[in-house]
This record gives sequence, structure tokens and C-alpha cells, in this order.
Amino acid sequence: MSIDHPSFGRIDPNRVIIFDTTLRDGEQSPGFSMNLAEKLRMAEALEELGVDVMEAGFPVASKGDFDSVHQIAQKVRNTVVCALARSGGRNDITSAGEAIRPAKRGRIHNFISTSPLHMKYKLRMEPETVLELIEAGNRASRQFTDDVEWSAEDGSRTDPDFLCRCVETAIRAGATTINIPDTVGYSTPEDMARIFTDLRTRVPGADRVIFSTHNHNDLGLAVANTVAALNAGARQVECTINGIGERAGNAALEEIIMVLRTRHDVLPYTTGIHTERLLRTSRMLSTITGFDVQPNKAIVGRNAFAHESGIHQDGILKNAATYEIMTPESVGWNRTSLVLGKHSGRAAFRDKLKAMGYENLEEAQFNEAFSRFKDLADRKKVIYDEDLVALVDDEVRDHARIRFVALDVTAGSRRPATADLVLDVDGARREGHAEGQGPVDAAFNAIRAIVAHDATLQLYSVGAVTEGSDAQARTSVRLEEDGKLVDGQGADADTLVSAVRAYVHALNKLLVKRDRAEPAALDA
Ligand SMILES: CC(=O)SCCNC(=O)CCNC(=O)[C@H](O)C(C)(C)COP(=O)(O)OP(=O)(O)OC[C@H]1O[C@@H](n2cnc3c(N)ncnc32)[C@H](O)[C@@H]1OP(=O)(O)O
Ligand SMILES: CC(C)C(=O)C(=O)O
Repeated sequence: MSIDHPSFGRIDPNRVIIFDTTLRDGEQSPGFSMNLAEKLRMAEALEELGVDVMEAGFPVASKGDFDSVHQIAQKVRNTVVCALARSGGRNDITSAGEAIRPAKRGRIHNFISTSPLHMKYKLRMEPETVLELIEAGNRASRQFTDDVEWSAEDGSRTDPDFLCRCVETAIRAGATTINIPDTVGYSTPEDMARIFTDLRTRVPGADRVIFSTHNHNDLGLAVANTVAALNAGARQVECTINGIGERAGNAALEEIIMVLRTRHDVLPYTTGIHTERLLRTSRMLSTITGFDVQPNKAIVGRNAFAHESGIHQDGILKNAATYEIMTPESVGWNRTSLVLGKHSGRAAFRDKLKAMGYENLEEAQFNEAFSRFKDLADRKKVIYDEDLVALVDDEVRDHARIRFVALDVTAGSRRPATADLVLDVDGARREGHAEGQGPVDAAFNAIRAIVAHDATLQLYSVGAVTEGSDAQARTSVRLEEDGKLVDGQGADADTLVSAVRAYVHALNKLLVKRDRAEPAALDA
């Protein structure tokens, strides 16, 4: 059966109205207050995202809240602009009505608690008084707009018979949307199914209104409860971007939308959301509030489409559907991200090198680079592209006759630094020991002990490839021999190993020059 709604006209039975309350309930998260300009930017983004209703604020709360609802009502044209009001508040409904006056389509959302706990201890009202205020609040709201929503605050903990009386009263007094919030996030999906089924079958006039669900996430069930309510006949969902809201937050809009889209086989509902705008809307909210979502947040978290383990990466490269139930592009990401780390395998490593332009590595070079990458990944949390460039460049050395194998250094303030170095020279393992003015000097002297040369050190500089104390060190060394200058670079999580690699790199270049003139064996 389709419903004739004052703001939406005839609504298809499976069309779900997306009611975004980022600017009202979302803003109630401690530390998430937004100023007028920020609210206007968010409102514009929500309109572009395609939400059907945006709850822009609680006008009686402050002049700032009134002004932002009023200005959003002036600006937004394609979305219903809604203002919150207490059903029995002294000036709430007038204030809400004035605030939404400029809206092309405006809604007043009035609410009052209906649970025994809230009525007795918070409102200090008898149930009959609450019923009177429901009646009065909805009639007053209808003076300003035909689009009136009523909420039973703490509805999920309300006596079912009394809830039916409240809803019947609200419908009779002109409410066109009936919202049953799980205000404290206490319910289970089974509770939700029971509540909505009960109301829809028992309350006279239930077939003329839209039922709405508003779930808090105190037990992590907000989205599951929302889906359960839809299956029991609710056709409006209240939610926020990134799931922000009181305490543990509200049901996250992006999660609900992608549940409906991804599991359309069993959830045959439609919405007007442009899913490819989800990520940018989430990012805009994070920028405005200063709170990032956690990396593992569904849909919009940094890791939502990132894969680090080799088996998954291999599967993704063969067919993304093996490990992705929706495409990253469908929610606004550019692409799947294969994150290289200690769990990665050769397939992802090869794919990454290819993407970085290293397509023609010989198998031996590739294997060596992969083994060094694994070694680095064991020591470093995040491997950046720059790390790989440094690592592979270090490996792809023309005519590398000398190769680094191992280094042990002792250093300190009480005795000279010493270095024990192992190099592979022309395929043979060679060991050298040396002292020095410091650990770098000792390490460079150990190179001389293994490979005799007259070159002098002209430059030695070291910097971090990326940030963090576990960043790779990138070292540059310049050697001079017979007027010839050569530069070498090295990179490693260990600064001294990085220095030796740089020196060896430069030395290899010198050998190439020497060999061209006069091939010779390398002896200490
Ligand atoms: C579940 C929700 O998210 S509901 C929305 C919650 N959001 C907010 O509260 C944010 C905005 N709130 C505010 O700015 C203020 O609380 C105001 C302006 C609404 C009220 O401020 P004050 O008059 O100072 O009251 P205060 O906040 O201390 O207490 C709330 C009062 O509202 C009453 N109240 C709560 N809900 C209702 C209601 N639906 N109808 C009538 N009165 C209500 C409470 O019983 C209490 O009344 P009391 O002062 O007589 O005991
Ligand atoms: C005002 C209502 C809808 C609310 O935010 C709640 O009960 O959580």
C-alpha cells in the first residue's frame, strides 16, 4: 500500500525516507558543535548526498540554533528541513515553526518521553498529562506545517499498550510520521520487529502514516535495529553521517545505505542517496568537527577497502569479488588499496612495483627486493611508496660487485666505536673489522678493510624517508678518486646499515669506472 505524504506525495511502498540528524542529534556528541557557516556547508553536502529530510537543529535551544535552522531553511531547496521541539515545551513549537518558515518543505518534529522511567523521574508527569501534551504538541505543529513528526522518546522501553495509545493520539492530532526511538540503545532487533509490528497492526490510522526508526548505538546494534525495523514496516530511518550522536552515537547513514544496496536480494528497499558521495560527505564532517572516523569504520574508514594480507591481496588481484562485497568506487573511494606490510605476499609486491614503474626487474633482483621488503616490514609498521622506491633503487644497482651482507657495531662514550662487517665481494663472503671515531667512521673503515681503495669521502648526509621513529633512513655518500666523483644512496630502517649501503653503492660505481679502464680483482 502506498502512502500520500504532505512533503513527498505518493510514496512507493518500498521507498525508505532517509532522515539525517547529523546537524541535531549528531551535534549533541560532546565536542562536535558546529558554527553557522559549518552547518550551512554540511547542509549543502547533505542535500547533494540526496537525504530526504535533514533535521537542522532544535531552535528553542539557543539563538544560534534558531538562526542555523532558519538559514538552512532559506538555502536548502531539495530536501525537507526539519526542526525539533518538545511536545510540551513552552516556546518550542512556535520557535521551530518560525525557524522553518522560509523552507520550501518544512517539518516540525515534536517529541515527549513515554516510558514509565522517563515520565516518572524526568518529566514528573502522569501518563494522562503526557497524552494531553502529545495532542497539544501535534495540533500546534500543524498550525505551521502539514508535515509533522512525533517521537515517543524512550519509546522502546515503553509499555506496549500505552505506546499504542500515544501513537493513536499523535495520529489523531495530525502527525504524519511516527518515530519510535531506541533512545538509550537498549533494544535488540527482535524487540524492534515486535514494536513496529504491534503498532502497525493495533493502532487505528497506522496505515495513513510513515513509521520511523531512530536507533542509538550503545550496544553496537543501531544499524541492525534499523534494518529490523524496516523489515517490520518502518519506512523512515533516522541516522547520522559517521554515526555521530549522543554517547555511542546514532545509526550510521553510510552503513544503512550500503546494507540496503549490497543486500538488495533480501532487503528490497530503495533510497534517493547518491552513494558515490558518501566518502566525501563523511570526510567533510570529520574536517569540520576535527574527529576522524576509526580506520576500521565500515564504508568510510581508511581500511574499509584496504587489504594487507598476502592471501587476500592475491585474491583481490585475481578477482576483487573474492574479498570485496561492494566496490570502493560505489561509495566514493578511488580504488581498492593493497597495503604492503609484513603479511603481504609476492603477488601484491609485484603488482605494487609494476604500478610504480619497476616492471622489468630480473627474477633474482625481484626476489632480493622482496626478501628485503619482508625484512623491513617486520621492523616497520607502515611501508610507504617512498620506502619501496628507496628499497628497490638500492637493489637495482648496475654491476653490483659488492653487496652488503651484515653489520654489527658497538658505540658509546667510553671506548672507540668498532664495526664488524660482512660483504659479498664478487660472490665471496668477506669479513672486516675496524675501529673509528664513531660508529659511521668505524663502519666505513671496515669497508676499507675489506675492499682497499683510495677514494676519499666528500659528503655524508642522512635523512628520514618518511615520518616516525621507525622511518627508514636514507643516506647519501659522495666519494672522490682521481678527480672522479660518484654518489651513492642507501636506505634502511637502521641508520648505520643505510650508511654502509650508500657507501657500497658509491664504491660499486667507482669500480664500474675503474673496470672500464682496467679490470682488476678486489683485494684488501
Ligand atoms: C533524546 C534527545 O535527544 S532529546 C533532545 C536533547 N537535546 C537537547 O537537550 C539539546 C538542547 N537543549 C537545551 O538547550 C535545553 O535543554 C532546553 C532549552 C531545551 C531546555 O533548557 P532548560 O529550560 O534550562 O531545561 P533543562 O535543560 O535544565 O531541563 C529540561 C526540561 O525540559 C523538560 N522536558 C524534557 N522533554 C520535554 C518534553 N518533551 N515536553 C516538555 N518538557 C520536557 C524536562 O522535564 C525539564 O523540565 P524541568 O526544568 O521542569 O525539570
Ligand atoms: C528526540 C528523539 C528522536 C531522540 O533523539 C531520541 O529519542 O534519541
